Amino acid sequence: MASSSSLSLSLPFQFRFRRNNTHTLRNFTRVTASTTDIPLLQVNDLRAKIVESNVEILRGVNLTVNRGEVHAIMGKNGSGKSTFAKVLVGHPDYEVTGGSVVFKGENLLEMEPEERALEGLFMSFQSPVAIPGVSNDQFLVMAYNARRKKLGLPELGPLECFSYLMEKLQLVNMKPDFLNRNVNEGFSGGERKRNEILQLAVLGADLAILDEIDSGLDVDALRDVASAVSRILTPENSLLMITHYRRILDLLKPTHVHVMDNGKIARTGDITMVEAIEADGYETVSALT
Ligand SMILES: Nc1ncnc2c1ncn2[C@@H]1O[C@H](COP(=O)(O)OP(=O)(O)OP(=O)(O)O)[C@@H](O)[C@H]1O
Repeated sequence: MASSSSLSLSLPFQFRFRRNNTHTLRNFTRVTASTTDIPLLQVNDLRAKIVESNVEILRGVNLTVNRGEVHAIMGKNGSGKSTFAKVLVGHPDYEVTGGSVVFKGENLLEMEPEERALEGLFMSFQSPVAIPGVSNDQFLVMAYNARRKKLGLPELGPLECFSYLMEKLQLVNMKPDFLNRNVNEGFSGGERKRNEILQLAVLGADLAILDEIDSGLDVDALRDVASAVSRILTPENSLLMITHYRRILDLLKPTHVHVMDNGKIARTGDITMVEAIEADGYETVSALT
């Protein structure tokens, strides 16, 4: 069993809850006219550098995400896509040097990483980390109940939690054994990706950021992951996915496709822009106005 301090260290980036779609978490939704009338996420001229080296990576990102939208960010290797996602969740490797990010009407940049998660920002990382000594079910139950506690709801007992987790396991087509195994320990690359979506399904999110969730997935796993994500999506939450591949876009049908280049969103279009990217490459597409 991990100590509480080692567990809490991993929590800010693992703890990403928020209300949801099909189960009790539906009660967490407090959508009002005022929250639906404003963008879910509004990023203006966001600039950020790497703390250690002072190198600026984000050079003025602008992005608006409304509830119910599915956004895809594509772009050359090293263009800043993952950095953007990590800055949004408050990763300590980066320092924001300019611009603003408003999430659900609040200044996201003033929140600690864990608060961002509690507010409903979920991120799955390209390479999800293992948490030795903590089983998947312990982790999920703790996170789920912490979320309920934050919202003033009673904790679920073991039996209720078990049936809730089983329902979510089925959604991502994972075997119950995965609940007893330590978080991501010994998981294959594809199993880690599925496990990320299991966390999303259990915890819910207003905005889910999936960084290359499709990389390393076989065709069946990709279909399972896309199917689970599409069932988690509702008109009241949103998805921001980073990908290099068209196949997940065909399954999740983004409403907006962005090309990131040199730390900025250089171009925005719809799914048809992907054909131009495949035919002409990022540089040509980024240069078009
Ligand atoms: N913590 C860090 N330390 C050093 N360099 C970093 C760090 N984070 C990002 N970078 C650098 O910033 C640039 C952007 O990286 P980032 O991971 O955001 O790119 P990306 O667009 O997601 O690329 P890919 O498509 O290859 O995943 C790269 O040159 C990368 O090496």
